[in-house]
Amino acid sequence: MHRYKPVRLILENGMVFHGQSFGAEKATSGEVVFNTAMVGYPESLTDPSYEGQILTLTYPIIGNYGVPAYSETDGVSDFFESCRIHAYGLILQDYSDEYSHWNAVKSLGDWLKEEGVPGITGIDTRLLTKVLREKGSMLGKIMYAGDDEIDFYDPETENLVAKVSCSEVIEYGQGEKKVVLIDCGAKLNIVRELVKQGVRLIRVPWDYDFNRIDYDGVMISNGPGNPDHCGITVAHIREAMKKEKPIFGICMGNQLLSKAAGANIYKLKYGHRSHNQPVQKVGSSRCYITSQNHGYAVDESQLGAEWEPWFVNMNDGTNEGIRHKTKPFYSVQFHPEATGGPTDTRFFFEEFVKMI
Ligand SMILES: NC(=O)CC[C@H](N)C(=O)O
Repeated sequence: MHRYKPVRLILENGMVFHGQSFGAEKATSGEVVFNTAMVGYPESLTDPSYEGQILTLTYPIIGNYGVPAYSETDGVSDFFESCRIHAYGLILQDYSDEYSHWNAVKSLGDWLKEEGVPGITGIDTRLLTKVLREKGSMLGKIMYAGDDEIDFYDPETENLVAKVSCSEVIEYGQGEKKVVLIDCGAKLNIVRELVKQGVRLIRVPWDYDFNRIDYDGVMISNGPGNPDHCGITVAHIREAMKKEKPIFGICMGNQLLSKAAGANIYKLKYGHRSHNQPVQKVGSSRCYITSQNHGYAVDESQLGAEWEPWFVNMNDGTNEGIRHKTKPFYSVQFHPEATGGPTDTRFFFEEFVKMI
């Protein structure tokens, strides 16, 4: 049995949770959010959309299948959603240092230490989650005894997309159809899924003027933080809409396409982060179980007249996607690329590429 150093999670409302440190011993701060998925910590931690956030996993036993080695195929990581951990900290109830999995080479604690990310175990994550559900997502800080006091860091104040997007154009695949991927912090499974469909993918920085590329379709990725920081991307999407070539957006991509379509974005009380979010296709009784990770939502009342809601969340009625009534522009708030989570809506990639 390991002995871990005591560490505290301090919430903005003054609540203090005492736990033990199993990751890097480094004070940090960010927005505290919770995800109710049972598995998928390697994927969630490396999902760039968690930049600036301290992630609480409500499933109690975490770490028991370890962490894979870093490997790549054609320039794309095989098992992670980006090349580093983006979450600023990890909060667990019961960390398993012992692990067993065919693909594991290290423990979750060792990986967090390598990447300089703190991890806390022994927290009453049920209580923490109840507090976040009642009061809404809150800022928090992780501090060790003897640490100098640090300020609460609010990720809202920064353009996190600029921090996590690629800095230059990167190409993948060799197909005839050319798809631009606007990288707002793209999960790599979007790249894998599109390359699998046989397209030539051109991944561009979030603020790149991609309209000068002669493309066949545009994919707008997921990404961290408040979408209102991405005015330049919205302007480029509006420009792209004039060409009438297919545009598809995922999560942040749904928010940016919706902004280009006239809608506003608002912050949800505590967001949707899980692998079992039910979404209904508007105008049908069809429900899909989806993987989600977002804190903001589209206010569809402001959508332009030529647009319509496409999916709706069956838990709280919030918007889960929009589409243009006549042109091939559409987007979803959930994650068809999954990783982690259900792959039920993976067919969207096939349909998007067929449409091009
Ligand atoms: N996964 C995402 O793309 C998240 C989008 C946005 N940052 C939100 O939290 O709503």
